Amino acid sequence: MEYISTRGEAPALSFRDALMAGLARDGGLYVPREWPTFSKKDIKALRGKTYQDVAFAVISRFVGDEIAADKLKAMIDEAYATFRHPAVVPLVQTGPNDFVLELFHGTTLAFKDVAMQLLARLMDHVLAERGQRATIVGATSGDTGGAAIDAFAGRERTDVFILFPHGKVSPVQQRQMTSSGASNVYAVAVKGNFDDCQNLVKEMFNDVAFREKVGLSGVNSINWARIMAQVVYYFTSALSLGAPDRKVSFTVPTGNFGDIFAGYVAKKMGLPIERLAISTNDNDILARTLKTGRYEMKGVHATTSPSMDIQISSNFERLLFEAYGRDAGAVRNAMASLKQSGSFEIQPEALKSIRREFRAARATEKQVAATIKETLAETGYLIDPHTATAVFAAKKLAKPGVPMVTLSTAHPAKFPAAVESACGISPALPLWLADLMTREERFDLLDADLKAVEGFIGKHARATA
Ligand SMILES: Cc1ncc(COP(=O)(O)O)c(C=O)c1O
Ligand SMILES: N[C@@H](CCOP(=O)(O)O)C(=O)O
Repeated sequence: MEYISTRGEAPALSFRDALMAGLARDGGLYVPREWPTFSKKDIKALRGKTYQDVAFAVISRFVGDEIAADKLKAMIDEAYATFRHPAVVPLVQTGPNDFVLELFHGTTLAFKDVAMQLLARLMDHVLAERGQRATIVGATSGDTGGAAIDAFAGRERTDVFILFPHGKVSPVQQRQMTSSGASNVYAVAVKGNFDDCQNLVKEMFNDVAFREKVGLSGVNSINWARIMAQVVYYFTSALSLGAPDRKVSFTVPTGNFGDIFAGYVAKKMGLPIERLAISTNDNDILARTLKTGRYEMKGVHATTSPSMDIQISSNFERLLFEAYGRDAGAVRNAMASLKQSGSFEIQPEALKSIRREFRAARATEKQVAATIKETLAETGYLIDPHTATAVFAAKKLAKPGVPMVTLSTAHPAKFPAAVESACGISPALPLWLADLMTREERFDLLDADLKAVEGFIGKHARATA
């Protein structure tokens, strides 16, 4: 399988090289040259299989023969053995046709663990094979950082630098990032918001000399392998609801567009998905874009779902590439306009094709709180604010008669203050994390300045690229 850049000006790469590259050298994102497909018969053959077996069936289509099957299987088994639920991502029924897909049973209580635990093992494998080290950088609005730090802490071939917006993540999220105690981990609080952190990461990738000097690699969903691993749970949940004989819809709390793009990929691969619904919080750039055809940044608001406080939704670029019939020139123009003016227009045909695949709804802060309260009262089920945006949107966007799976992307105990203020219950951390908030913190505070961040990383990174 070959991977090509959405901007068309970087060399095509193998799976292993795309995995280690993260962002393409032209600033674009890698996607497979063609989508692997599953026939109805192939999908039926996955019925009754474990999460790990389905993961192998899906992921091996993207990896090809670049990693031996027994090695890939072993990495998948190890990655999902870290989850605290035997089903890995259990599906819970909350209404006649309403389901919640619990993606938070991993080590850091958010859906990021699903991809990150595998990504760390895949990268380790490739680095060991090549006898190299890498410097991993990531930007986080709260969850990616904790998951990356947990997955990479103590690994011999990587140093990990996670940039998070100072004062804008929940106390639990911050402590997960700052208390690992691992000597290869650096949690960096940036004086800015998530978009500043993400821009710094992208600028580091575009600084070729720096990129090469430190052997830069990325773990945000700009890295194709993150999306690949997230495709799996669309398959497992749809299979448990009768796929491929029955269509299923999904609602996804959306920020960087990685998770819902994985659903789009599952559909491209042949999974019969009826609707893909985007939910946003007050940072509703995606909902506005679908409505108006204009992607327009308007500044970030702090909300009770901080992980979705994002304006530059990186993976939307992958969708644009598809919507424009893989015209990399059109993507380059859109991205240049975004950089220059903070906005771009989507051409009518591309917009039509996006609207065919996606719907979107925004949940205001009031609606998020009310949804947490109502869901608890009506079903006895406690949800976190990110999931609440999706439960709210699912009610608006479900197609009657079609099962709606709402992705629950974080455990409510990651956001106890918001949950308590909405419904009066302060969710406790699981026992195995009970001492988290008393663990010692270590982090550095830096300006949102490329030179400052590169200087810090350059001083600590031990890569040999
Ligand atoms: C809890 C939670 N929900 C939803 C999202 C949004 O997911 P994505 O960025 O893949 O759209 C994030 C962050 O990415 C998150 O941490
Ligand atoms: N919400 C994310 C933001 C980064 O998203 P990613 O999926 O691109 O890593 C977070 O929690 O950090």
